[in-house]
Formats: sequence, C-alpha cells, structure tokens
Amino acid sequence: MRKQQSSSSKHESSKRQKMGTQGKFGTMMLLCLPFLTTDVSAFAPTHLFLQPSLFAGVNTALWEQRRSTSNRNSDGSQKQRSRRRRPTTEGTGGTGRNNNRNSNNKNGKRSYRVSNEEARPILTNYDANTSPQVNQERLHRATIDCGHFDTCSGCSVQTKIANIPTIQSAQSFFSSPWIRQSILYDSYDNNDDNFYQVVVPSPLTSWRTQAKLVAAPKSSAWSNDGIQLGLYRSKSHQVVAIPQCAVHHPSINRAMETLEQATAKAGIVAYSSAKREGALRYVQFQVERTTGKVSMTLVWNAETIKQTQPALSRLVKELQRLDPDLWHSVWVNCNDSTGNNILARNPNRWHRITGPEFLREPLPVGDKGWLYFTPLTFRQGNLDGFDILANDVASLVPENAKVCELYAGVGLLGLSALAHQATNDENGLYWLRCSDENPSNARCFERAVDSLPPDWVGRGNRHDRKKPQEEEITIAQLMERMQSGDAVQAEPPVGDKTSYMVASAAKALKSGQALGANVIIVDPPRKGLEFEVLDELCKPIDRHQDSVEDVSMLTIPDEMARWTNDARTLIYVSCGFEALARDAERLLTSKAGWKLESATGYILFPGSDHVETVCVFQRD
Ligand SMILES: C[S@@+](CC[C@H](N)C(=O)[O-])C[C@H]1O[C@@H](n2cnc3c(N)ncnc32)[C@H](O)[C@@H]1O
Repeated sequence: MRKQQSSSSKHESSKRQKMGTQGKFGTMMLLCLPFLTTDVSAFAPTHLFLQPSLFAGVNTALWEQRRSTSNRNSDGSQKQRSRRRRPTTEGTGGTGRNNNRNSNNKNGKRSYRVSNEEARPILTNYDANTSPQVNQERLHRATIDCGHFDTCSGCSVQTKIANIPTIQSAQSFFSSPWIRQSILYDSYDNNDDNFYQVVVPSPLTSWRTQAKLVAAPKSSAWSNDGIQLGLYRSKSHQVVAIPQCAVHHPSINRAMETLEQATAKAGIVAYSSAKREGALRYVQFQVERTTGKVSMTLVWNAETIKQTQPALSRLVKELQRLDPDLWHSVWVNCNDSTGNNILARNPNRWHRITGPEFLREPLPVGDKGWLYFTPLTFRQGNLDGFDILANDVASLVPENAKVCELYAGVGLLGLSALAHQATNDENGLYWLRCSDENPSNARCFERAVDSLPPDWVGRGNRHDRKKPQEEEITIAQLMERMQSGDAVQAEPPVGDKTSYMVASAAKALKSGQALGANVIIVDPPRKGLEFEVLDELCKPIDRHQDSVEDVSMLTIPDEMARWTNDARTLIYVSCGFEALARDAERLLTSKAGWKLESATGYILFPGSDHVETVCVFQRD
C-alpha cells in the first residue's frame, strides 16, 4: 500500500507558504539528451516582436523596498548580512578579485595571484551593486564609452542604457490593463505605474566574464599569418575586430591579443565557411574571477583531436610562451559541421588540452561555498550582475521551503537560496531538488555541495558518506545511454537535503521532482518553458491529491497526477522577454490561480538590447 505523508509546518514566517510533507527525496537520476550548443544567432542583436510603448523612465523604488524588507527578520530587525569584507583584501572599495589582479608585470600586463585554496572571496562589491544612488547613476548618467561602438554589433546604446526596445516592451507589457488585473492585490497599488522595476546590478564596463568570438583571417588573403577575433557585423558574415571592447573583462581582451599573436607565430589559419577549409572557427573565453585566469575553448574545424595536430600543439606551446600566467585551461571543441552551431554538442567532441577541469566561482550568497563550471556547462555572461539577481531570488524563498529548481545549470540559484537560509535563518531550506538536461552539470553540483558545511546540506560528515555511484561513468557514456533511451539510477550524489536529477524539465516534473515542493524556480533558455512544463503549471490545484514527495507514494495513477500541485510560489528567471511574456500570459490566464507578485528587470548586459527578468507568481 502506498504510504501517505502528513503535512508539517514548523514556521509561520512566510505569510503565504504552507509547508508540504516530510520525507526523503527519491534517488533516481534520469538522463536525457543535452543541448550544449549555442547558435550563431547569439552573435546578432536580439529582436523583439512586442510593440514598445512610449519610454516612460525606469523604476527602482519598489525593488529597493522589496530588498530591504526581504532582508529583515520577523521582528523587523535587519538580518545579518553575511558579506563581511574579506580580511585579505587590501585597500578600500572594489572586490577581492579586483585587488587580486591590480599589479603589472614587466610586459605592462596585469599579473595574477591565484587565491589561497582556503580563502573564499565574498561579494565585497555587493553594497555598491545594490546602492540606489549607484543604480540611478548607472541608469541615467554613466556611459560605456567604447571605441568600437560605431562598427560593433554587440552594443546598441552607450548611455541611458535602459532606453532599449526590450525594456520598452516590458514596461508596456507590465502596465497593460489585463496584467494589472493579475497582480497580487497587496503587492501593488493599481493606480501606480511603478510595478515593473529596472536595475543595473553591475558596472557598465568590464562586466563580461564570458565571450564567444568569431575567428577570421588577419589579412584578406587566406594565408597563415594568423587570425583576428571579433563579432559578426549586423546581418552579415563580415567580422569586426574588437580588441579594446569596453564591456569585456580585461582578461578577455588580453586573451584575444595573446591568441592572435600565437596564431600568427604558429601559422594557424581561420576557417572559411565559403571554402570549408581552415582550422579555427570560434573561440570561447571564460574568466575565473578570483584569479583573472582564462579558460579558452578553441572551436576547431576537425572531426577528431588527431586531425588538429600538429598545429594545435604548436599553438598551445606559443600561448604558454607568450603569457604563461593567463591561462586557466585550454579546451578544444572539434566541430566540422556545416550548420550554425558554434559548439559541437557531443561530449566526445570536447578535449581538455591543458589545465584543470573546473572553473571555480564563489557562491553569490554568504561567505562559504563555491560553484563549479566547465566549458560544457552553462555559465552566465555577467557573473557580477547575476550574483545580485541570485541574492534577490534567494531572499524571496521562504524559510524552511521545499524547493524544486528546473533548468538549474550547476545549481547557482538553488544553492544560493540554501546558503541564504543557512546564513540568515535558523532552519534553512527543508530540501532542494535541482535538475537540468545537461549531464555535465551533475558533477559540478556535487562539487559545489561538497564545498558547503555538511549541516547545510543535511549530512553528518561528508567524508563518511558512501560513494555516490558504484561505477565511474564518463559524460560520453552517459550520453550514449541516454541516446539508447536508458535511464540511469544512482544514489543521490549529495546530502539528504540536496539532490540533482539529469533530465529535461518536463521529464523531471513527471518523475516527481516537484512533488511536495512549495517553491519552484525556473530559469529556462531564451525560448522559455517547455510546453509540457507550462501545461503542468497551468493546472489548478487538486485539493484531493495527497501531498506526497515521491512518485511511488502517489495514491492516484501517474496519468492523473498534477505534478506541481504543492507549489504556491513560482520564481521565473527569464533571459528571453518575448518568451516570458508568452508564458506569463498563459500562467495568468489559466485556471491555476497564479497572481503576479513582482517583476524586476535586471540589465545584465549593459549596452545591448537585452534584459533579464525575475517574475514572482503566487497562488493560495
Ligand atoms: C539560462 S540557463 C540557467 C542555468 C542556471 N540558472 C544558471 O544561472 O547558471 C538554462 C539552463 O537550462 C538548461 N536546459 C535547456 N533546455 C532544457 C530542458 N528542456 N530541460 C531542462 N534543462 C534545459 C540548459 O542546460 C541550461 O543549463
């Protein structure tokens, strides 16, 4: 007989949340196809189809108010902020990492100190990036001032950076009469135009810690005098060089210059799509902020690593000779396809040539824990800015919540919520279940959880725990199993409170990932939620469905289950406003009972026509 679980709610701290059921989380890891590719359309500016209304200025007051209230204890006192200044940081202002890369070597280039293994830098720039005055300055007065502005397609504005079509569309959307009907009554005065807030959570320049660039021949003749890197000119295949790009982290510009020199020395030829010959197609640079070092992925026109030789070895040698301190790691992605994908998706096409596998970034909340990334995993383009967004999302999650995070990547948002609770509240999250379809994330997640205090993640001594999997399995093997339709069962790789499922969001839901969860966090790709996920979220609550946490405990057939039945809060993080508008419209016009509590636009890519939006939906 299936066991029914009882509801328990220890805390009254959240006015809206009723806690779900107790119990342990099921252990299945489902595997499915990863989508690791990025389309070349990512190089072109985004297009919006919503009609912009008159640009009427941007609002920030509510965001500031929400931030200050969410950071208060139940008695109204200010919660203790965990972002104490890092003792090892010299000087005033700036982040620990900035201070870590402020000296010059004899070539006039910055030299880098690798941070001490034990010292974990914290967000010393948190206060500046959330200051209302700084925000106003960034929105209205600051300029990007880049020499490439006239020719480069990357930026569309240099000043008044919120004056972009996407934000105009968002303002129009969130102030439309029907949306006003859908706003949670106590969060908003209907006559007030300030519901939608816009903030700039990082400086306007040097924010880009990840860049994908096109390789083109340096001279017009297709000779081997090296390559130049840049972006496609708008609506063309002509490449514009951007050596002094003002929004790049300085390490990216330095890496561009070094790679260009090295290709000339090593005689590397850029790929020509017209002739279908040449070697280097694209390059991805990812900066590890604490060290300023760069992980570089060379996208090579080859099927196998063997075909890259001996040119690749010559190039890597040259890179090490020219700037040995710069490189964190060098990877090759063998991509000989004729399609639009920048990166070949098959893990067998990825090869780590030098350096460590993982890039490490401080968890955005608190002063403990790390996040781990590889070039095969998704990583935000503006990590400083996303740190603020993650803090905001974390503070929206009620105490003792059961959180299901879909499209979780390496678990950045969910683990931030866990750290926020552990740092500020007595009881922390009840549990956190993350999932993503890319199998490379699971190991990064496990490492991140391993870097947290054991009691945060619900285990005694992490060194005593049993091995997560009996058999060692590579990403390529996982991929093969998924392609043959197999699912792999494994013990949860991490403590009792946290787990990771490798599955599409739709599959994760239908295997019970959100059963019992009162909070769901979604951060889908630009195209928005999968249809099946949206469909589930649009179903009204079935009051007769038992609140259970595991599919095996359902007392109804799976086909009749409502897989998000326990969710009362939905936090939707969106990088594609058009898709968000579509999904929000469906959620709010469905019978699911969702109301919109808040909508905040984060200008995460200052200069470009892009806004990241966080919408909070609630239902009783
Ligand atoms: C915008 S990223 C967000 C990741 C994470 N929140 C972060 O900030 O690092 C979107 C994630 O969705 C994943 N993804 C894309 N399509 C998916 C699908 N159908 N089901 C599950 N995950 C998917 C990608 O692998 C990627 O990790």
